[in-house]
Amino acid sequence: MVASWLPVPARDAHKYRRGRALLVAGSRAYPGAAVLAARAAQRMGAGYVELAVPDGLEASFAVAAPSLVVRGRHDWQSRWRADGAGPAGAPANDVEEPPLRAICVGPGFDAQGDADESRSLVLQALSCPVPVLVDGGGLTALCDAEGLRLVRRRFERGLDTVLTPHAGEAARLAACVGLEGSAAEAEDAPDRRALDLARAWGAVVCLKGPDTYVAAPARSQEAFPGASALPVRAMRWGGPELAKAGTGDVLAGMIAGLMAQGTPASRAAFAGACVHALAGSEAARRGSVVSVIPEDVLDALPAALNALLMS
Ligand SMILES: NC(=O)C1=CN([C@@H]2O[C@H](COP(=O)(O)OP(=O)(O)OC[C@H]3O[C@@H](n4cnc5c(N)ncnc54)[C@H](OP(=O)(O)O)[C@@H]3O)[C@@H](O)[C@H]2O)[C@@H](O)CC1
Ligand SMILES: Nc1ncnc2c1ncn2[C@@H]1O[C@H](COP(=O)(O)OP(=O)(O)O)[C@@H](O)[C@H]1O
Repeated sequence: MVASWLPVPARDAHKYRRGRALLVAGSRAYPGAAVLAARAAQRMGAGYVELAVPDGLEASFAVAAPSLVVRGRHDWQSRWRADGAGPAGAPANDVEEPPLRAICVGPGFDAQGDADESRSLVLQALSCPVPVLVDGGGLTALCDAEGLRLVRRRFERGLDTVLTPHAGEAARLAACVGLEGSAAEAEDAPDRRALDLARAWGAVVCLKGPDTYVAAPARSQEAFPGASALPVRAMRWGGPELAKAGTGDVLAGMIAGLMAQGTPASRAAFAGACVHALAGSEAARRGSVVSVIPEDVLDALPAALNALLMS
């Protein structure tokens, strides 16, 4: 079933038809996360991947990853209309520019060091009427009343939002919506915790860990055809080779890359997690479970995709 959720390019595809994704990622503290996420979006098939990075660092990113379209944050922000598209705002796409299909915001944000900038970038991304994924430091920046209000409002408007917390970030998201229960309880029933978070935030929640749980808010129940009554699915593939800093940034870019190609949010999150885990296993097979680094996961991604598509 997961294989059927993966987009395959049409014979007459061109780069824009294969989906334009924007990654607002990286900081002076954590620049590498931005490249990992953007590379992953490309590898999952997105045809045109843009990266909005801290001003002044554009050239370094462009050299590190020449096929990415790199812009400074200031340039990106100035392209947004302050009005004209209703209270939520919209990106000021020029006439000749194809529409954005998905935004990934937050991998590599320094939510403590650059708290104000991180928050403003996350809120700005959420005001855009396209699927938005929030990850990493972006999740920490999201956790206040205004962030919650914006995500819920997107849900009411039928706009997909995906949140990809690890256990620590999930605890922050839970505290923000006043979810009861200790960390231990959350650990005992992670599927329940993912579902509670999804419903409270009005977002698809991909709760990462040794097992990963993808839960959808009620509206998206149909997004897991053939699944159990509750809109939550467990993904138990993969192993400890993935327990290295940066693999979560890869996963965020993968899911955003799928959404940019039109895969609905909950399927993109689940399929992304499956391919991510398979790529980790493939990387471990090529080397060793000990030595895998996130770059190896990116390198193994095409083989993992192929294995799923051929299955
Ligand atoms: N190459 C790069 O540029 C990289 C950049 N990166 C970027 O760095 C930014 C900060 O992200 P971050 O995850 O390092 O820090 P943060 O959000 O403060 O959470 C950490 C605290 O949460 C807790 N915790 C509980 N469970 C946990 C779990 N399962 N996994 C992890 N933590 C868990 C734990 O606290 P404890 O429970 O131990 O008290 C821990 O102290 C973010 O933008 C990210 O994208 C990284 O991706 C690495 C590669
Ligand atoms: N022991 C494990 N077994 C399987 N997958 C794991 C394990 N540890 C971590 N992972 C996966 O690795 C990724 C780590 O993401 P995250 O904690 O956000 O790291 P980072 O922020 O450093 O990129 C997640 O997709 C998680 O599910």
